Amino acid sequence: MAKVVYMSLPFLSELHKTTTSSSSSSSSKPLKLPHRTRTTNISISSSTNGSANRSVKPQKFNSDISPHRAVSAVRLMRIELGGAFADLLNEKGKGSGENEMGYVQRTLGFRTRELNNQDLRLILRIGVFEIVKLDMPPYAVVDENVQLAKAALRPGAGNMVNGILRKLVVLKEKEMLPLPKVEGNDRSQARALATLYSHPVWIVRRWTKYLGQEETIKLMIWNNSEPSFSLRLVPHKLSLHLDDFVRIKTGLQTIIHAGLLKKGLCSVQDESAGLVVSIVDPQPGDTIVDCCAAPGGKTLYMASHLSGQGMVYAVDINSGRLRILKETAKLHQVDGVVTTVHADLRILTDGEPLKSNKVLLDAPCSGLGVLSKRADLRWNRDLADMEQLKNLQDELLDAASTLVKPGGVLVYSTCSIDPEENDERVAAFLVRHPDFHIDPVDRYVPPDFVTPNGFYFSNPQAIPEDDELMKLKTSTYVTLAFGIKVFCSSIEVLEVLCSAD
Ligand SMILES: C[S@@+](CC[C@H](N)C(=O)[O-])C[C@H]1O[C@@H](n2cnc3c(N)ncnc32)[C@H](O)[C@@H]1O
Repeated sequence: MAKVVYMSLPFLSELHKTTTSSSSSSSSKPLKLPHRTRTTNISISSSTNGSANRSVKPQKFNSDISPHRAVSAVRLMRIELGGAFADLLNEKGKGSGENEMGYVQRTLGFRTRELNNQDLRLILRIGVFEIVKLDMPPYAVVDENVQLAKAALRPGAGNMVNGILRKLVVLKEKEMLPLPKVEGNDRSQARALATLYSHPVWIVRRWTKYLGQEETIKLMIWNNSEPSFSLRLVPHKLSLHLDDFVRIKTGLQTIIHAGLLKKGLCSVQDESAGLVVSIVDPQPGDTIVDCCAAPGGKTLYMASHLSGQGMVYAVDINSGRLRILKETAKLHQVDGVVTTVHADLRILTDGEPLKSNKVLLDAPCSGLGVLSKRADLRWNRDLADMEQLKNLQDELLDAASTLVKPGGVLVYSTCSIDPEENDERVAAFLVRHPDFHIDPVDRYVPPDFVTPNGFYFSNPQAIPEDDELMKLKTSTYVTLAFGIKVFCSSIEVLEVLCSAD
């Protein structure tokens, strides 16, 4: 919220002048706005004499004024008149953040102090910014700011806001905004630039002196652009294997409570799952089929590698899990490169399926490699399950193989450490599909993870005590891909890369 409003006051003054100077003409009558049916419930006792000790009445609910507008008004007052730091206004415990509406009530409703013409200017600035910079529907903006001025100040203030903003709307529609011209002596030019780029005149003059006008303008444009932020993480270690993952030992709860997961800035994912994606090796422009995709950990990580070009087709039989994938894709801003397909892979591949160079089958499995994470799983599995799962894995492998273009790859992964779900399934597959062969994964993952037959296998038991990877089991990981992904503990993944000739 550091950039609250970019328009500066001289611009408003010009408008004010044009409005007031023409106020004697009939054209400047209070704006007749398209009228909405509503009930005004404001019950502030109003005073026009500037007296500081007004009667204080609680506000009733006011449906005329959008919360964001009321909040903006109060924030501007706090920043400009109360010396509040704009970037702290969202912090909890500073009397703001969650309590923002409380502030609005106290300031606009209970009137902790007399609102005056300075406040009127702030309300105008909100309106000007919304009309000129945000291109919001002008009449709604005028209407609501008029209501805000009436409620927060006095009924007459509404007329003034109405006149000025209305004039602004007309000028904008005619592309005749009274923008100052950069001409005349140094001081006039600085004043014009200060207005155009919303910086104080003294700063413009100072920078012009040291940097020249061109650089000063660039700097002001930069100052007004959306900033990017860096995060200084809590104590963490960089992943040894993935550039966009970091591990944290503490702070996960904070991240969760801060809402970063919900906002799509973070997601929890195992580093070992990330390495499966490294083997698929998604590149911009790729078309990838993720055969058993939900809830989407790998789909979304692959999608984040596409830089907006290409497509990941995310197939899954479970519509609920697929819905989660779809929503998360939006949150992660990769929904443009993710297409969900609700289907049984075995049926989908009947007929003329979509073919791709990169197909991932992250198969349903016993989960015997992730028992440390799923305490109940060991009690919910029995030997009979293994037989069923093996059959399903064979059927899914057969189905997935029909999606692979000649020369493409089929990546098979599970989170089981059981050879029958891994090596044996691959061996059986190769017997049924002699046109496929094993393509070793050593160019995609560190050597520690490559088995003698070229498979990827992440097995914490095999890692020496002093190796950082041992900590995978108990640590938490964070990646910075499109935001942050958070990873909890490790899984063991057997990975086989097959390629069709
Ligand atoms: C191990 S999970 C996939 C995890 C996912 N790849 C990820 O990284 O988040 C296996 C998925 O296979 C799906 N599945 C099971 N049988 C299927 C079938 N016949 N066709 C398509 N999907 C199936 C399940 O619904 C489940 O979501």
